[in-house]
Amino acid sequence: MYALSSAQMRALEDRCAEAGIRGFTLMENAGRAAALAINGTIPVKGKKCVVFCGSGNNGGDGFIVAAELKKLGAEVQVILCFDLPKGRTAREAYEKAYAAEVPMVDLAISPYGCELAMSGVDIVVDAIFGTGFHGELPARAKAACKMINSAIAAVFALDLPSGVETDSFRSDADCVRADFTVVFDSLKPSHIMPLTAKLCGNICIVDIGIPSEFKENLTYRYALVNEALASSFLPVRALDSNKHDHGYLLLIAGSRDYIGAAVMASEGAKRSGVGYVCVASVDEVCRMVASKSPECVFLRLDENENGRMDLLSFGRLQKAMERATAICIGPGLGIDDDTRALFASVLENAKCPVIIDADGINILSENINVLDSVTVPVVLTPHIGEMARLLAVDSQSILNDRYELVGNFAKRYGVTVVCKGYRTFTAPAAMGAYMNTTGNAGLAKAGSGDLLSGIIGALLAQGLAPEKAASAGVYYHGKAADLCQAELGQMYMQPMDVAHYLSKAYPKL
Ligand SMILES: NC(=O)C1=CN([C@@H]2O[C@H](COP(=O)(O)OP(=O)(O)OC[C@H]3O[C@@H](n4cnc5c(N)ncnc54)[C@H](O)[C@@H]3O)[C@@H](O)[C@H]2O)[C@@H](O)CC1
Ligand SMILES: [K+]
Repeated sequence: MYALSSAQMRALEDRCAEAGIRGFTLMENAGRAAALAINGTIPVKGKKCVVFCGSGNNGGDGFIVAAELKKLGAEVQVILCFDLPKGRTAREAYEKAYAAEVPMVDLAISPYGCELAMSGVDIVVDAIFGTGFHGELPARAKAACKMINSAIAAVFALDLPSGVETDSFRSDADCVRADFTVVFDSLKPSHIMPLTAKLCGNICIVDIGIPSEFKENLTYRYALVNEALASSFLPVRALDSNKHDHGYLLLIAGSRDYIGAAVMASEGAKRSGVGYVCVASVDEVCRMVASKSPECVFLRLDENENGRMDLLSFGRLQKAMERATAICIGPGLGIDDDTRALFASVLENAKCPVIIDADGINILSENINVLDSVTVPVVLTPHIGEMARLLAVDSQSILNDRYELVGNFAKRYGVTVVCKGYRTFTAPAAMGAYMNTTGNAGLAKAGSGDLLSGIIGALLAQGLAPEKAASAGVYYHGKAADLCQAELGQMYMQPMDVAHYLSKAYPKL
């Protein structure tokens, strides 16, 4: 499922106009569909409903909703938050509500009348601002939003809660907090972005009569990754295939202090369809992985005095690198001069896609410009703290603006970035972004990231494009965690348990 930006929605409206579909027809369709959605949620007959209308087209939708709710037997009043609409389409909608004798009270002229309208209200409809909103709410809209948020009533927002921007994470502090949002035609980015998604409540998408073929050639910016999309990205396993057809993942991971990271990454990888998992690490790590995953093959590297891989043994990696169809580097690697040099050398010599995780990201953040000379596809999997280090900003800035910051970073360096956290977000090097829908707080434990990097590495090794490997990997990792949570609970579950549930998460081929 994809989300459309405000500009794309405007372009669709223009396309409809060119095809002879009037703006008012779309508005009527939107208003009617919204009234039906409201009535389907809470039967409105005999209920007291108040519709807050702005002066733009979202307000226009509100006037139609008011007239329709009245037809359905509700006791409806409109609160005019601004002047009467100036645009022709919304004006026509206002006239329709006026002709239907919906009582209207003006917030500026009669605040007391508005309070009276709100007393004992059952259903509030927010039609102050929709996709046209940006910046901060003007004072009168703030007053209206406060009335809406303090009402003991079900709040239905039309298209978006007023005060929430369409294309960014941003919202005014006094924006409407809706119980339900009736979305017109398509999700917008803010419906799926974590901070603003919370303000929308339950979402109901309604058809407003925009022909679906108008959307076929759109360059989508945001994709909501669901089962249909994620499964469409997965590799196909031919009936007559053999292990060589399913890729060779070289996993460069682990050190004396971080033995488990390689165990979890290899577990994620071997459970995700790849033909070979080759673990390159120090002896103790190889032994531990072998005891848990006898399926893996190993490349034992010398250990330096810190218990990390010794650069001198790098020559032995070269052969495995030649054979690899993807390399995963970073989990449990540790940071010292040897691992720094090893990391640089892998990036320089890789001939296949590389996924960089954990300490790999930390090493990278010491000199991010090395990415400029990398010619193979790269996937980075930072959590918020690592992303902050990569961008040299604080974590709060990432939380506030992760879509723009991460998206720009991905484009600037030509890499795919998986920014991990609630609703993990994948920004490809090219256009677009993938918002994940699975996962839960049971994943907020050491080792979950290692498991994920193994999964994504395995998918990359099977030839998936970086953004597909990343977004499908994130989706199935989260889905496995959701299935695991349902049986084991968030407190108890561990990353290795999650790996076990990949069995139920992946589609049965
Ligand atoms: N795009 C479409 O195809 C359709 C859109 N419709 C409705 O139209 C809405 C968009 O309508 P509009 O573009 O008229 O915009 P809105 O109704 O969301 O906002 C009205 C106007 O407020 C102004 N504004 C924005 N930020 C402001 C701020 N911080 N302070 C003060 N004023 C501010 C803008 O000039 C904007 O045009 C959609 O959300 C939807 O509800 C529907 O009628 C059906 C069809
Ligand atoms: K609204």
